[in-house]
Amino acid sequence: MNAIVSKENLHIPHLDKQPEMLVCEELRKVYPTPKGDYVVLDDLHLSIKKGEFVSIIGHSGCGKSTLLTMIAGLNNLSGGKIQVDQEPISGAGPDRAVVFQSPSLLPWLTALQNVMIGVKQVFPHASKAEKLDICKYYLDKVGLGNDFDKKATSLSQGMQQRVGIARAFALKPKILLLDEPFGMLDSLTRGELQDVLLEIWQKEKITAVAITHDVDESIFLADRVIMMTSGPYAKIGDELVIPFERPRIRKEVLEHPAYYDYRGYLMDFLNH
Ligand SMILES: Nc1ncnc2c1ncn2[C@@H]1O[C@H](COP(=O)(O)OP(=O)(O)OP(=O)(O)O)[C@@H](O)[C@H]1O
Repeated sequence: MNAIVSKENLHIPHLDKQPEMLVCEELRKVYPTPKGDYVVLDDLHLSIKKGEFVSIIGHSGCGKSTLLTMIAGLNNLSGGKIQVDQEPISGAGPDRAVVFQSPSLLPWLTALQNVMIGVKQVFPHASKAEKLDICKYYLDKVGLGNDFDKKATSLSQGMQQRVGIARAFALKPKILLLDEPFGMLDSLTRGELQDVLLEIWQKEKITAVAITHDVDESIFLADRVIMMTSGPYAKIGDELVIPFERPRIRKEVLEHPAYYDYRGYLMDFLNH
């Protein structure tokens, strides 16, 4: 194993003093199927610090989305527990905002109205002007400063996902959960949105967990890449700290002497 990716390097100095924001212990998920119970996750442990950005990679069908939806409170646990900010979760809540691959905006509403729906729920006591400010601030941050009043149907897929990102950040969650958020986008748009996401994340210092199939994306985004074993009975197989400085500039990341060591390590995991 290359020294850069040895287990001794598994701590992240700037997060050392941060508390745990997300803790999953002995997680288990069983789906009943006509052929009997299918154990997707078993005895899965995961702990993520406040302000950390973690990517999760693993083979298709290993249970990544299952894990993410369990953390989101959208999928029941069959065993184990999940704590957010030291409290056990019970169902979904605005402390965990999710960005899915498809943003599923309400087509008859504008970009701003789509963001406003959640903001109204989470900040019911804020004035109308304050709520508008929150929506506009995040839409502006994702590059839609001139598109507040465009109907969702008139937005490109990339623009719709920008709204999805603004909508999630506008809830001011403790944890941002991203399930293949850029999976449906062309590579140029994908790169642009990775930059947008990191820029806002850097500013908000929020804890983030992103599932991705793209090894390069997992490295570019994360402080730590979690590798899941293939199912059934999937768990965390390995992890890799990505110590590149932030804010990250794509060209510098790609030219970093350690980049291909990290990439090779992750590819090796996926290929075995
Ligand atoms: N509701 C369900 N009932 C039965 N089996 C399910 C259900 N949801 C998911 N599965 C199965 O559980 C396994 C894990 O699915 P999941 O979507 O979590 O994997 P994934 O790693 O996110 O896959 P992908 O990378 O392809 O999105 C798969 O074999 C899937 O077919």
